[in-house]
Amino acid sequence: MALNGKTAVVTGAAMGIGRSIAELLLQNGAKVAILDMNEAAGQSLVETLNKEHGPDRVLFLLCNVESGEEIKAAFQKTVETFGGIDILVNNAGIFNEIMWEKTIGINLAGCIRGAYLVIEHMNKLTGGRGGVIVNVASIAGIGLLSCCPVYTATKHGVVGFTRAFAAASVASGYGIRMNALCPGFAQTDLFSSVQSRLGQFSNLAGANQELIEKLGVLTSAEVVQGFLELVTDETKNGQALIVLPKEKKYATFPVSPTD
Ligand SMILES: NC(=O)C1=CN([C@@H]2O[C@H](COP(=O)(O)OP(=O)(O)OC[C@H]3O[C@@H](n4cnc5c(N)ncnc54)[C@H](O)[C@@H]3O)[C@@H](O)[C@H]2O)C=CC1
Ligand SMILES: CCCCCC(=O)/C=C/C=C\C/C=C\C/C=C\CCCC(=O)O
Repeated sequence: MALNGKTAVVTGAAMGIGRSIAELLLQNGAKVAILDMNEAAGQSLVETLNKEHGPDRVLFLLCNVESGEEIKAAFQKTVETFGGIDILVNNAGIFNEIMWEKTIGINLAGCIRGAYLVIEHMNKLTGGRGGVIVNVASIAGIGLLSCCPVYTATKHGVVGFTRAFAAASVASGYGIRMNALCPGFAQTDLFSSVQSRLGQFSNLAGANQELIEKLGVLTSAEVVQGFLELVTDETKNGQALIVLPKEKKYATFPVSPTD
């Protein structure tokens, strides 16, 4: 899939990894709707991007991914403005083991909500032109972070949802691919605020620090290396791309738990 002229929606794109994804899509010729609940950061980013890429290629929409109604309205506005949706990036996420139900509602349910609501705009069976969804998971969706069982559970959930949805879409003829991006630690606001949001297992902060030192920390720009392949390569479906400071690789899973 060539990106030039395509329309992408990126959730949680006012800052951090989502912002880097939005910028990369714009640099490659796509039109981008930035959805975020931080209005000030979102509006300010759009002003910057308008200057860099011209006034008609980027749109900010205030949207909390905890609300199906807000996501639905944002998708509708994107379709009215740009004529369709080809790419959805479910990136919005938080780290908060204290408010763990909210963490599930944004990281996992927010991703499912976005995917299920974009189907009506992409599904080839109902007149759509197909598309691709990328879910921003984490390597905590492949391995485990003992200091944050709930965050780990949400990211494992996102990877499992990605693999099952991809298979379901093929079996149903929807023409929608779905892949997961699984970065290691990245220097963003989420990463900087982890210490105060550990909750139940804050006693394990030291072990987490050791892992950070062992794995290293990515910049947002480094995280999105490899992202384009998940979007443009039509053979990639149900894949989880691991991104670490020194390597990028696709996760492998057992063919069957009973093998
Ligand atoms: N920073 C890291 O070390 C890693 C982050 N990730 C994942 O990457 C994604 C982005 O994280 P970062 O850029 O680090 O975070 P960030 O905190 O820098 O940015 C998150 C953005 O999402 C928005 N957001 C939060 N809740 C929202 C909601 N309910 N509705 C709409 N927008 C919302 C925020 O306003 C913000 O603009 C998350 O899913 C996170 O779990 C994955 C691996 C590593
Ligand atoms: C606690 C900060 C969370 C920041 C957000 C995030 O998703 C970062 C995750 C980064 C890495 C840790 C996740 C899982 C660890 C899995 C495997 C580690 C392998 C360790 C090894 O010995 O090789």
